Amino acid sequence: MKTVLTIAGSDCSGGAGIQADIKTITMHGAYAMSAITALTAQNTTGVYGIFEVTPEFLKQQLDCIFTDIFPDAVKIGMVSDAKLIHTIAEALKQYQAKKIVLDPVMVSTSGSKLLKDDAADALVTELIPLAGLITPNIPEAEVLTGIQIHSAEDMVSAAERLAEKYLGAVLIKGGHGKNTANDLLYETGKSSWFYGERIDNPNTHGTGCTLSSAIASNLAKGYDMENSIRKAKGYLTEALKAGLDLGRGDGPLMHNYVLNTKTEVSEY
Ligand SMILES: Nc1ncnc2c1ncn2[C@@H]1O[C@H](COP(=O)(O)OP(=O)(O)OP(=O)(O)O)[C@@H](O)[C@H]1O
Ligand SMILES: Cc1ncc(COP(=O)(O)O)c(N)n1
Repeated sequence: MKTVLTIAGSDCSGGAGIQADIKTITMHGAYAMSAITALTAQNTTGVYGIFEVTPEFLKQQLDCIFTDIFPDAVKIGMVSDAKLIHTIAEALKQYQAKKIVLDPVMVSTSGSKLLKDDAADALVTELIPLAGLITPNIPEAEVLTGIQIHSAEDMVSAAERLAEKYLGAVLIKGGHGKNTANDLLYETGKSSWFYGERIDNPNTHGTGCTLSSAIASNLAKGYDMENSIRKAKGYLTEALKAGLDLGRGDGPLMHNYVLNTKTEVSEY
């Protein structure tokens, strides 16, 4: 069985973060492990509290994982503090972790800041260079590049700007667009679009977490980058299309929709 580690924050309401990642990895037939960076008190209406672990305790979790069940791929999500970012970067180098997918989580769908102001630099200088793929959404790509994104061409310019300073692949997610859900992959000087059907469903809590952990699961299973993203986007679209409607705000996805439709995950 392939193994995937998620390093992220816990979402007690189950829609994003560690909980979304574990559901996604499990539905992909891989074995999920987690190193928790923070507990969040949140639900579909907002984030009401963040309780970070200490760098020492995060390191202890990473040591336990890497010295016992080595992950075939790693997904990194919310890490709000510079010291925690540093701890993760050192551990990933120490253990020579492979297939690292980094979702540079900055702000939640509900509008709460999930990255401290002084931690953005550490994310850029310490963690992004270790990733094989980074998956910023449009606002995150704007922060990382200083380019305002209003069109598909702007997405390409932003991806090119990121590729000037960073060797890995870049996936700019287009979920924040109005009528489309097209994501742009920029890898070794070449861009490719993943065209997605825009689903009329406001329940998008955890889409970014789900997409990145689905990509990490597919990479762990041996698919190349392009196929890993294509399959992950297929999974995400179906989980959104299933139309789960929980909570009073922007609700979570139906990660286990395959159990209803009896479709095999390997068919995405
Ligand atoms: N309404 C939608 N219909 C179809 N696909 C969508 C929709 N909204 C988002 N997506 C897709 O979901 C994935 C995540 O994109 P998005 O831009 O929402 O990321 P994000 O903002 O990081 O997610 P999160 O909600 O976790 O913060 C992308 O593949 C995007 O195209
Ligand atoms: C622990 C955690 N990680 C990530 C997100 C971002 O997801 P979203 O933008 O869908 O709220 C979140 N809300 N909570």
